[in-house]
Amino acid sequence: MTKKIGVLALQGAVTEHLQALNKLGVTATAVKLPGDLDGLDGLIIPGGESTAIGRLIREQQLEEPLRQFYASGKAIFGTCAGLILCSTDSSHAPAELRLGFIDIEVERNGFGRQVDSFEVRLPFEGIAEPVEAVFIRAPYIRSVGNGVRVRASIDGKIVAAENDQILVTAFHPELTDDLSAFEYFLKKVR
Ligand SMILES: NC(=O)CC[C@H](N)C(=O)O
Repeated sequence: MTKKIGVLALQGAVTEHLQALNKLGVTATAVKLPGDLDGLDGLIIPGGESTAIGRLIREQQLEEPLRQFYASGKAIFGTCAGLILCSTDSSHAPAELRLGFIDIEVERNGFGRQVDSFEVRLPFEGIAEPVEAVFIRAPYIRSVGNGVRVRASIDGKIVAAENDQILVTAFHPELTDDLSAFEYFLKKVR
Protein backbone atom coordinates (compact mmCIF):
# COMPACT_ATOMS: atom_id res chain seq x y z
CA MET A 1 0.00 0.00 0.00
CA THR A 2 1.23 3.50 -0.80
CA LYS A 3 2.42 5.38 2.25
CA LYS A 4 0.60 8.63 3.04
CA ILE A 5 2.85 11.36 4.41
CA GLY A 6 1.77 14.83 5.51
CA VAL A 7 3.89 17.97 5.41
CA LEU A 8 3.04 20.59 8.02
CA ALA A 9 2.19 23.54 5.81
CA LEU A 10 2.06 26.62 8.02
CA GLN A 11 5.29 28.37 7.00
CA GLY A 12 8.60 27.44 5.38
CA ALA A 13 9.79 24.96 2.75
CA VAL A 14 6.55 23.07 2.13
CA THR A 15 6.24 22.64 -1.65
CA GLU A 16 9.76 21.22 -2.02
CA HIS A 17 8.98 18.53 0.54
CA LEU A 18 5.74 17.58 -1.22
CA GLN A 19 7.63 17.33 -4.53
CA ALA A 20 10.42 15.20 -3.03
CA LEU A 21 7.85 12.79 -1.55
CA ASN A 22 5.97 12.61 -4.85
CA LYS A 23 9.20 11.64 -6.62
CA LEU A 24 9.51 8.72 -4.21
CA GLY A 25 6.02 7.49 -5.11
CA VAL A 26 4.54 8.50 -1.78
CA THR A 27 1.14 10.16 -1.41
CA ALA A 28 2.02 13.57 0.03
CA THR A 29 -0.47 16.05 1.45
CA ALA A 30 -0.26 19.49 3.05
CA VAL A 31 -1.34 19.67 6.70
CA LYS A 32 -2.93 22.98 7.66
CA LEU A 33 -5.77 21.93 9.93
CA PRO A 34 -6.12 19.23 12.63
CA GLY A 35 -8.33 17.08 10.36
CA ASP A 36 -5.56 16.94 7.76
CA LEU A 37 -3.65 14.56 10.05
CA ASP A 38 -6.37 11.89 9.75
CA GLY A 39 -5.22 8.79 7.90
CA LEU A 40 -1.58 9.84 7.60
CA ASP A 41 1.18 7.26 8.16
CA GLY A 42 3.87 9.86 8.87
CA LEU A 43 4.54 13.58 9.04
CA ILE A 44 7.29 16.01 8.08
CA ILE A 45 7.75 19.25 10.04
CA PRO A 46 9.77 21.38 7.60
CA GLY A 47 12.35 24.10 7.91
CA GLY A 48 11.40 27.74 8.11
CA GLU A 49 11.30 29.81 11.25
CA SER A 50 10.65 27.75 14.37
CA THR A 51 9.15 30.65 16.32
CA ALA A 52 6.70 31.43 13.48
CA ILE A 53 5.76 27.77 12.91
CA GLY A 54 5.33 27.25 16.66
CA ARG A 55 3.05 30.27 16.93
CA LEU A 56 0.96 29.09 13.96
CA ILE A 57 0.70 25.57 15.40
CA ARG A 58 -0.93 27.11 18.46
CA GLU A 59 -3.13 29.51 16.46
CA GLN A 60 -4.43 26.69 14.26
CA GLN A 61 -5.13 24.50 17.35
CA LEU A 62 -2.65 21.94 16.04
CA GLU A 63 -0.55 21.40 19.17
CA GLU A 64 -2.80 18.77 20.80
CA PRO A 65 -3.50 16.91 17.51
CA LEU A 66 0.28 16.78 16.83
CA ARG A 67 0.88 15.40 20.32
CA GLN A 68 -1.81 12.76 19.70
CA PHE A 69 -0.26 11.91 16.34
CA TYR A 70 3.06 11.36 18.12
CA ALA A 71 1.40 9.38 20.94
CA SER A 72 -0.18 7.07 18.36
CA GLY A 73 3.33 5.97 17.38
CA LYS A 74 3.47 7.49 13.88
CA ALA A 75 6.86 8.48 12.43
CA ILE A 76 7.81 12.17 12.26
CA PHE A 77 10.71 13.84 10.40
CA GLY A 78 11.74 17.29 11.66
CA THR A 79 14.08 19.25 9.41
CA CYS A 80 15.89 22.40 10.54
CA ALA A 81 13.16 24.49 12.25
CA GLY A 82 11.24 21.17 12.48
CA LEU A 83 14.18 19.71 14.43
CA ILE A 84 13.95 22.60 16.88
CA LEU A 85 10.19 22.11 17.30
CA CYS A 86 10.59 18.34 17.91
CA SER A 87 13.25 18.80 20.60
CA THR A 88 12.95 18.61 24.38
CA ASP A 89 15.33 21.59 24.75
CA SER A 90 14.76 23.35 28.06
CA SER A 91 16.80 26.49 27.35
CA HIS A 92 14.30 28.25 25.09
CA ALA A 93 12.07 31.20 25.89
CA PRO A 94 8.83 29.99 27.53
CA ALA A 95 6.69 31.44 24.74
CA GLU A 96 8.42 29.23 22.13
CA LEU A 97 6.91 25.85 21.38
CA ARG A 98 8.90 22.64 21.88
CA LEU A 99 6.99 19.42 21.28
CA GLY A 100 9.49 17.17 23.09
CA PHE A 101 9.26 14.25 20.63
CA ILE A 102 12.99 13.50 20.74
CA ASP A 103 15.35 13.99 23.68
CA ILE A 104 17.86 16.49 22.28
CA GLU A 105 19.26 19.86 23.42
CA VAL A 106 19.50 22.30 20.52
CA GLU A 107 21.61 25.33 19.73
CA ARG A 108 19.47 27.54 17.48
CA ASN A 109 21.37 29.26 14.65
CA GLY A 110 24.32 27.25 15.97
CA PHE A 111 26.60 27.73 12.98
CA GLY A 112 26.78 31.47 13.54
CA ARG A 113 25.99 34.52 11.48
CA GLN A 114 29.16 34.42 9.37
CA VAL A 115 28.12 31.10 7.83
CA ASP A 116 24.47 31.71 7.11
CA SER A 117 24.21 28.82 4.71
CA PHE A 118 26.41 26.14 3.20
CA GLU A 119 26.21 22.82 1.40
CA VAL A 120 28.26 19.70 2.17
CA ARG A 121 28.42 16.03 1.32
CA LEU A 122 27.66 14.66 4.74
CA PRO A 123 28.56 11.12 5.89
CA PHE A 124 25.38 9.77 7.48
CA GLU A 125 25.24 6.63 9.62
CA GLY A 126 22.82 4.21 7.97
CA ILE A 127 22.95 5.79 4.48
CA ALA A 128 25.54 4.28 2.14
CA GLU A 129 26.62 7.43 0.26
CA PRO A 130 27.26 10.86 1.84
CA VAL A 131 24.09 12.97 1.82
CA GLU A 132 23.96 16.24 -0.13
CA ALA A 133 23.06 18.51 2.77
CA VAL A 134 22.02 22.18 2.62
CA PHE A 135 22.27 24.15 5.86
CA ILE A 136 20.41 27.48 6.17
CA ARG A 137 20.77 29.36 9.48
CA ALA A 138 20.82 25.86 10.87
CA PRO A 139 20.68 24.68 14.44
CA TYR A 140 22.89 21.90 15.75
CA ILE A 141 22.27 19.38 18.53
CA ARG A 142 24.37 20.02 21.66
CA SER A 143 23.57 16.71 23.33
CA VAL A 144 21.28 13.72 22.99
CA GLY A 145 19.45 11.82 25.72
CA ASN A 146 18.48 8.20 26.25
CA GLY A 147 17.33 6.24 23.23
CA VAL A 148 18.63 8.82 20.75
CA ARG A 149 21.19 7.77 18.14
CA VAL A 150 23.50 10.29 16.48
CA ARG A 151 23.50 9.88 12.67
CA ALA A 152 25.72 12.72 11.46
CA SER A 153 28.03 15.44 12.81
CA ILE A 154 30.14 18.31 11.47
CA ASP A 155 33.23 19.24 13.51
CA GLY A 156 31.70 17.65 16.61
CA LYS A 157 28.35 19.40 16.11
CA ILE A 158 25.55 16.85 15.81
CA VAL A 159 23.35 17.56 12.77
CA ALA A 160 21.22 14.40 12.48
CA ALA A 161 19.75 12.07 15.08
CA GLU A 162 16.89 9.64 15.58
CA ASN A 163 14.98 7.55 18.03
CA ASP A 164 12.71 4.68 17.03
CA GLN A 165 9.93 7.02 15.89
CA ILE A 166 11.48 10.41 15.14
CA LEU A 167 14.19 11.52 12.68
CA VAL A 168 15.67 15.02 12.83
CA THR A 169 18.17 16.76 10.56
CA ALA A 170 19.62 20.25 10.93
CA PHE A 171 19.90 20.39 7.15
CA HIS A 172 17.27 20.77 4.45
CA PRO A 173 16.89 17.44 2.62
CA GLU A 174 14.36 18.84 0.13
CA LEU A 175 16.60 21.36 -1.68
CA THR A 176 18.75 18.97 -3.74
CA ASP A 177 18.06 15.97 -5.98
CA ASP A 178 19.48 13.66 -3.32
CA LEU A 179 16.43 11.98 -1.78
CA SER A 180 18.33 9.55 0.44
CA ALA A 181 17.36 11.23 3.73
CA PHE A 182 13.67 10.89 2.74
CA GLU A 183 14.21 7.23 1.86
CA TYR A 184 15.82 6.76 5.27
CA PHE A 185 12.80 8.39 6.94
CA LEU A 186 10.31 6.29 4.97
CA LYS A 187 11.85 3.14 6.49
CA LYS A 188 10.58 4.39 9.88
CA VAL A 189 7.04 4.76 8.54
CA ARG A 190 4.87 1.70 9.14
N1 LIG B 1 16.30 26.86 7.80
C1 LIG B 1 15.71 26.84 8.97
O1 LIG B 1 14.74 26.12 9.20
C2 LIG B 1 16.26 27.80 9.96
C3 LIG B 1 15.77 27.60 11.36
C4 LIG B 1 15.72 28.93 12.05
N2 LIG B 1 17.04 29.47 12.24
C5 LIG B 1 15.00 28.79 13.38
O2 LIG B 1 15.58 29.00 14.40
O3 LIG B 1 13.83 28.51 13.36
